[in-house]
Amino acid sequence: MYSIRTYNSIAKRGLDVFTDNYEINASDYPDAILLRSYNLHEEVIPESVKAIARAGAGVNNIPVDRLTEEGIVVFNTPGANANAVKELLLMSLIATSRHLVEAVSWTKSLIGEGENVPKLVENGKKQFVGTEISGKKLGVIGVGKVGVLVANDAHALGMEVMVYDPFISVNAAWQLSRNIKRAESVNEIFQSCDYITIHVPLTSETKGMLNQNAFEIMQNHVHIFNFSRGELVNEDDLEIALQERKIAGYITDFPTERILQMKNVVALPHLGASTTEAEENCAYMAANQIKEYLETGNIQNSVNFPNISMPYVGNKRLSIIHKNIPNMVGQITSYLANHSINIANMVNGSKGAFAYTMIDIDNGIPSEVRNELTVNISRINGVIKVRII
Ligand SMILES: NC(=O)c1ccc[n+]([C@@H]2O[C@H](COP(=O)([O-])OP(=O)(O)OC[C@H]3O[C@@H](n4cnc5c(N)ncnc54)[C@H](O)[C@@H]3O)[C@@H](O)[C@H]2O)c1
Ligand SMILES: O=C(O)CC[C@@H](O)C(=O)O
Repeated sequence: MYSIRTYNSIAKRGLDVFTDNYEINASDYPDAILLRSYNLHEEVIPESVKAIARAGAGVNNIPVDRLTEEGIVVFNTPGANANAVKELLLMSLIATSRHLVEAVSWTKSLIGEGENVPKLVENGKKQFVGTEISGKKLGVIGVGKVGVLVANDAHALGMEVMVYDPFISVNAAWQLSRNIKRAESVNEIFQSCDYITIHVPLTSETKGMLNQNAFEIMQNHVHIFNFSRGELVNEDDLEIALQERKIAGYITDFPTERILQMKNVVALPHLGASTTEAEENCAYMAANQIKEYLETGNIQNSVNFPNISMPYVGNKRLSIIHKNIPNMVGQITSYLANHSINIANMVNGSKGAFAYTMIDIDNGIPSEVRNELTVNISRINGVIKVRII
């Protein structure tokens, strides 16, 4: 029986993946954790945990480095909510250009004006004359799963689009419409765009990426959209840029008390991935990745260990997480050979300082070593976690 702990509201389609051999939130010693935005940084993670899956893209709420040292595999669900974010962004782009939020709220204020409403509407509408996005220039920073969709569809809506991503994947580059211009530096985006949207992960490198230096070189009256993470923007600098009307509007999915008090801010309650489709896609993908890892050792969409799969034929399988240092595989296979354990199949891969090896055992594990096998392999210097599946 495997035990899963969940945080946040996880779509039923994901929870339904865990059938017969699973219990959910029934044990203090879970095998895996499934969550969305819950902050795991302050949480004590039980030793029983082997995997943590984020039903979503960003993993900044998870202490990935610490978990990696402990041999816990962290997954996310690349692309599973990208369309939802793209639609919200495009909606916000148009809504901002047409002053939708202010106009709806003003119109609602006419309640009680009785038969004067139509006349007041016609007289009042001049306050909300907007602009069209067609022909305007959009800068997209970060061309991953969300950014590429935003760039292509904004172009389809008639915008001139420029993108910046020094680490763009081959897949994203293939997906990007050839009409989209690539910036050589992020400053090119800052200097030339009417609208700027940021779709990068929050890391120590990207934190505060939108700051005074960036705001200073932007076009006057630029609109900035942040549907990625609040900390990508320096709040002190943002406040000044908004006060000076350098930035005409800041549209964000990540309000703070201070941001809410700033003028010309439109703040949403982290709604980017809040569609039925995205919630289901993320939960289903995350749950399947956990299940596959627990039951077969195969790793797909991990952010801290290599993605490795080997067909699982039901033989005994050793799943070994270890450091990426010389002679790890040699020591493990020598140990097996010395104990007459025959290897049927094996796979190994690494990611940075860590590595993962799966070994399928041909003819069972001799009874005299069965009990000590995981303990003895764990004792090899550099081995972090061993399981027999
Ligand atoms: N509002 C929401 O509900 C919501 C939903 C999904 C994702 N997000 C956020 O949006 C982020 C992006 O999502 P995604 O699915 O596109 O992720 P992704 O990993 O597919 O894409 C991120 C892209 O950013 C690029 N990048 C990294 N550092 C960069 C830098 N310094 N300059 C330019 N580009 C850089 C990467 O190369 C990558 O292509 C997530 O990390 C998450 O924080 C928010
Ligand atoms: O779970 C959510 O609602 C948000 C997920 C989003 O922030 C992400 O990083 O994918």
